[in-house]
Amino acid sequence: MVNAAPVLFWLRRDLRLTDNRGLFEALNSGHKVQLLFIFDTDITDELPADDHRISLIYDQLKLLHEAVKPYNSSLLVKYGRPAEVFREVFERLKPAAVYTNEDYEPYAVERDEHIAQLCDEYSIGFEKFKDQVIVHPRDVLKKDGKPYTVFTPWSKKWFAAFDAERLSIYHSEQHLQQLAPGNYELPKLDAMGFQYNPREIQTEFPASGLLKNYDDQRNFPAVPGTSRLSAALRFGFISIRKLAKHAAAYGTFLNELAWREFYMMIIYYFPHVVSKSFKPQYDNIRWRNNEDEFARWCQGSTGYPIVDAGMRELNQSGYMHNRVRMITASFLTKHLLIDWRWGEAYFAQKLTDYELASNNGGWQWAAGSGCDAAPYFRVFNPELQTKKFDPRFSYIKKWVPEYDTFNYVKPIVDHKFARERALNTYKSALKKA
Ligand SMILES: Cc1cc2nc3c(=O)[nH]c(=O)nc-3n(C[C@H](O)[C@H](O)[C@H](O)COP(=O)(O)OP(=O)(O)OC[C@H]3O[C@@H](n4cnc5c(N)ncnc54)[C@H](O)[C@@H]3O)c2cc1C
Repeated sequence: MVNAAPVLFWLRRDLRLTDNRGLFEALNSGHKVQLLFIFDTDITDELPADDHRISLIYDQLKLLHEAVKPYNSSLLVKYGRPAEVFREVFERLKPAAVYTNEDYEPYAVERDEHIAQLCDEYSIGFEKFKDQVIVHPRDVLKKDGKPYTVFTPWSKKWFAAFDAERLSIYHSEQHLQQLAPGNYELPKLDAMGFQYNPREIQTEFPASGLLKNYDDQRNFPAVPGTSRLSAALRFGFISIRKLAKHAAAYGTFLNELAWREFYMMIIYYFPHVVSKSFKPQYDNIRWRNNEDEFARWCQGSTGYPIVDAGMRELNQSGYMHNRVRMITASFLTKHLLIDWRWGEAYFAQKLTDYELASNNGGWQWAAGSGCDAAPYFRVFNPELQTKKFDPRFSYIKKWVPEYDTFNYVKPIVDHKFARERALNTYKSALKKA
């Protein structure tokens, strides 16, 4: 028997109909299910009108909207502050409950607490499910019940927790007949103040050849040796369980998925990292924060070809290879002594796969301030990194074709001088602690 009141399924970073845990539970709740997505103005007000991630989300919502039409259903897409949207929707649809998937970012945790209270006020249920991670942050803790802060011991337990149950698939797509009938229209992008600026992302799982060679090739930015699935994972176009099953035989690749979850665990337990160094003594560093130098780094005109190639790849494509993310981040924080928060914010604007936990984790790793970070005295030498990881200059030639001509800018700073300066600055900051 189907209950008259529908339940809402609130889509967030899980924009798919297949193997969606929260959606599966909603569809099996005995109620009809209305899909809801909110362009949350608390987030979108901070973005430019033509932000390509908005268009990426919008295109995916259109696909989902079409996909549910054969079930006489439609997506309800709203624009506004979640609490206000929910009040309006509660009044109109009188739902029995809101179902959704968990999100571990501090903003999302607070927002969800607020929406749960609102649901209480209306005597509406609020149900959350683990979907975007394989192992819940709470499920891997030290013996004393405290969270880990070092990757290796945490990852051992993460791999041990990696069991059939956690990888079981939730066939939400087989229950779509439970969707609520309705024919809402999608609001137009420009009616919400956005401009269409499409961007395609990879959604196909990597072929076995790539996975087999991943360990050897993943560090070479000129080689298509990584999955490029980060944006699809970020927005939940694909299921992490299916991906992990697909790659189950390839430990190095799974290890990278573990890093993704490690940083989500860190941000969940240590939300201060959003604005502060994980290790407080690193907030004593006297950053130079030279604005002209920052502008040159952003544009990709530092005179260090591997750094400039990375920044230009980012600016033009919305992606940067992981090895080069490490090099550019190290260069900004150590060679130029610019606060990691500046670089983090720039990546956040530009990356299609921008994800707070991994971005913050990656930046604090490079700056040395993070939980399990590169030691402060490890200053990447851009020339040596190039010799090792782009020995034929293939990546550099693609993004900085003028690198070996007179037209190329002179290095912004001498490597040896910058290294010494960084070591002295870090040392004196850490001594103070
Ligand atoms: C300074 C810096 C900033 C970063 N910012 C982000 C970000 O905003 N969003 C983001 O998804 N990743 C970020 N990363 C991690 C990593 O660079 C990207 O996940 C990776 O380059 C994406 O390419 P891929 O999908 O081909 O990765 P693959 O090598 O194919 O890896 C598979 C998946 O594992 C995860 N992963 C891989 N490496 C890492 C890592 N070091 N940390 C966390 N997860 C990882 C990603 O979800 C990735 O899609 C950052 C790294 C650094 C050093």
